[in-house]
Amino acid sequence: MSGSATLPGAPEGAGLTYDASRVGTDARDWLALLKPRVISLVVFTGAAGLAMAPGPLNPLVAAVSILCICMASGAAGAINMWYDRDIDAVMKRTVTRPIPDGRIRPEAALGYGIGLSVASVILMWLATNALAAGILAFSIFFYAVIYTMWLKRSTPQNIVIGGAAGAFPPMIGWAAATGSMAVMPVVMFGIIFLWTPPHFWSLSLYACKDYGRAGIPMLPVVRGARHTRWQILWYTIILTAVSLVPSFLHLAGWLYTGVASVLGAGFIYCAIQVLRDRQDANGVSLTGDGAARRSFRYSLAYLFFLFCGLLADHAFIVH
Ligand code: HEM
Ligand SMILES: CC(C)=CCC/C(C)=C/CC/C(C)=C/COP(=O)(O)OP(=O)(O)O
Repeated sequence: MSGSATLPGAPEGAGLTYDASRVGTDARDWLALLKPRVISLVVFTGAAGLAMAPGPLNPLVAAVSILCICMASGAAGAINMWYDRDIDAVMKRTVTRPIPDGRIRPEAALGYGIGLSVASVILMWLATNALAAGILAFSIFFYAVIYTMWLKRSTPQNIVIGGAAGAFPPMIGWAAATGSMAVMPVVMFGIIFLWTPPHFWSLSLYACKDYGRAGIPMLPVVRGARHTRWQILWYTIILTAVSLVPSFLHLAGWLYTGVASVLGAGFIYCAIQVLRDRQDANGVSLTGDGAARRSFRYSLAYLFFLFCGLLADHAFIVH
């Protein structure tokens, strides 16, 4: 039996046809709604917050906290995919996602996202404390509502502000372990917050046509590629400076200082390569945006290894 549905607000031609006997039956589609590859790094930064916290860590509490961060960020991703189904249907990068491809019904994805959100916050509250559960709930709200429903479609500063959503996990981890807040997790928040613009703008340089077609005011669409390239460099320089704050505050030792300096220098080098890419008069790459792709990939490795450096320093170096 087949059914047909057109998404509310969808661009013309984005009507969906469902095969009712198969829709929602593939577990891989439900997993894809959670943006699992993005979650892996989000959860790692949350786990880093837990591990950096002082005092003995109950392994069960740690495991449940990580599970809750995983559920919450996946849930926020599912709500994001539900809301963005109209624009996902017109972008090459996202058109094969389960909702625009008609493999999962929008309302089922929304129910799934809300259900997982509520379950993650309640479980976090029961297993740890109200502070951790409160920040977790706020992160979901920030990503699903403030970023996705408001900022993403209304301002080119969308990810500068919206990036806060993805920066909370270290604070959530720390709060889950201690029930309180401190300077270290706030600095970790600041690092992810400043990392998000060069991370995303590198991608947006080579996904610019997609965003333009979908009418999303991402920076290269609104201010042009050349301006975006400069912004990537400035944010990367500020990020590198802020990544050294733990060293200046004596919260980290020589190992972290060395790792942060080398990684930061590498990121600045990538940003300079993005700036020097051969471009036309509008700053559009004449070389296929290889430098931007490398910078995006480097951003992922940067955050992972920076936090590895922090953890190793915390574990092995006497401060
Ligand atoms: C508002 C902030 C952010 C925006 C707008 C953003 C945007 C994006 C986009 C558009 C992609 C490509 C995804 C795809 O093609 O499916 C991506 C990939 C990725 N992002 Fe972000 N991101 C943000 C924050 C974060 C944060 C906080 C993390 C982790 C700490 C993160 C980790 C990743 C990872 C691991 C990938 C690669 C996924 C893959 O290999 O498919 N992002 N990001
Ligand atoms: C604990 C908690 C709730 C954390 C939230 C972490 C989180 C999911 C951060 C945002 C990551 C991300 C992929 C943003 C892209 O959204 P987009 O809509 O701009 O990208 P798209 O075009 O690929 O959908």
